[in-house]
Amino acid sequence: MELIKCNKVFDGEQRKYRHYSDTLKSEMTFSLYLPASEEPLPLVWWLSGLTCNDDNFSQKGGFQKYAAELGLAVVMPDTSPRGESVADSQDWDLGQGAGFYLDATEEPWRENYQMASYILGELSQIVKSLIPDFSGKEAVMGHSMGGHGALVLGLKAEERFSSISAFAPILTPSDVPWGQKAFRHYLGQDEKKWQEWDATALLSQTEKAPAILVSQGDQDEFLTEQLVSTKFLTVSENQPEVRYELQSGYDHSYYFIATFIEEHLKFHYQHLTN
Ligand SMILES: N[C@@H](CCC(=O)N[C@@H](CSC=O)C(=O)NCC(=O)O)C(=O)O
Repeated sequence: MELIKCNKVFDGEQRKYRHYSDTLKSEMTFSLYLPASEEPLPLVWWLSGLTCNDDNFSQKGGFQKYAAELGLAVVMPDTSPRGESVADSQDWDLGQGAGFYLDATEEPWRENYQMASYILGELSQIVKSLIPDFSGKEAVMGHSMGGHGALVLGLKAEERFSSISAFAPILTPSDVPWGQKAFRHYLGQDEKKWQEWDATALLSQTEKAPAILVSQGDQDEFLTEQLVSTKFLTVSENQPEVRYELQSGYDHSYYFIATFIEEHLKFHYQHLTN
C-alpha cells in the first residue's frame, strides 16, 4: 500500500492511498481523514455517488472542520473497481464509477464488482490498521448511490454500525431506473434477489432499526424519478429511530452535502460515543 498524498487540514491529515485489492482484483484508491485528537477515534464511512471517486467528498464535502472538532476518523472509498481489465459500460450510471456497493453475481461484472465484500472486509482491515487508536465504533453515511450503499451496508451489518445517514439516497432501488438498471446487470433478472440490496426491503424486514438520518432536498433534480421516498417512509412509520428531513430549496449537489454535513456528523458522534 502506498500513501500518495497527505494534506494538513484543521490540524489533522487528509490522506490518499493506493493499494491492490484482492477482493476486487483491481488497483484502488481511498482517502482517509485522521484528526489530530489523542482520544480513541471512532470511524465514519463515507460512500459517494455515481461518477465519483474518493476525491469528491474530501474536496467538496466540507467535513474536515467538524471531524476535527468531534474527533472522528473518516474514510472515503472509491465507488467501483477500476482499470482497463475491469468490465465497464459507456453509460455513466453503470460500470466503473457506479458499483452500487453490492456483490455482483452476473457476467461480466462478478469478477471485480464485489464492493460490499471489499468495504465490509478487506478495506475495513486496512483502514483500522491505519488509525492510531481506533475506538472500535463505526458509522456509515453516503450520498445518492452512496446513500443507498450506506443504508444497505448499515442494515446488513447492523451489529457493526452505531448509526447510518444518507444525503439524497436512492431509497428503493428496485423501483427506480438507476437501481433497476444496475440490479439487472449486476444481479440478474430475478427481482427477488434484488431485495437483499434494497434499503426499503431490508428495513421492512427489520424489527428494530438502528439510528438512521435521511436528508433530501426538495429541489433535487433526481427526487421524483430516482430518489422516491414513499415506500421507505411507509416502512419507517413503525421505526422510532428513523428520522427523515426534506430540506427546502436544496438540490442534489455537494452544496447540499456541505450545508448539512455538520448535522450529520453530530448525529453520528452522539451514537458513536454513548
Ligand atoms: N451525469 C452527470 C451527473 C452525475 C451526478 O450527478 N453524480 C452525483 C451523484 S448522482 C447519484 O449517485 C455526484 O455526486 N456527482 C459528483 C459531484 O462532484 O457532484 C455528471 O457526470 O456530472
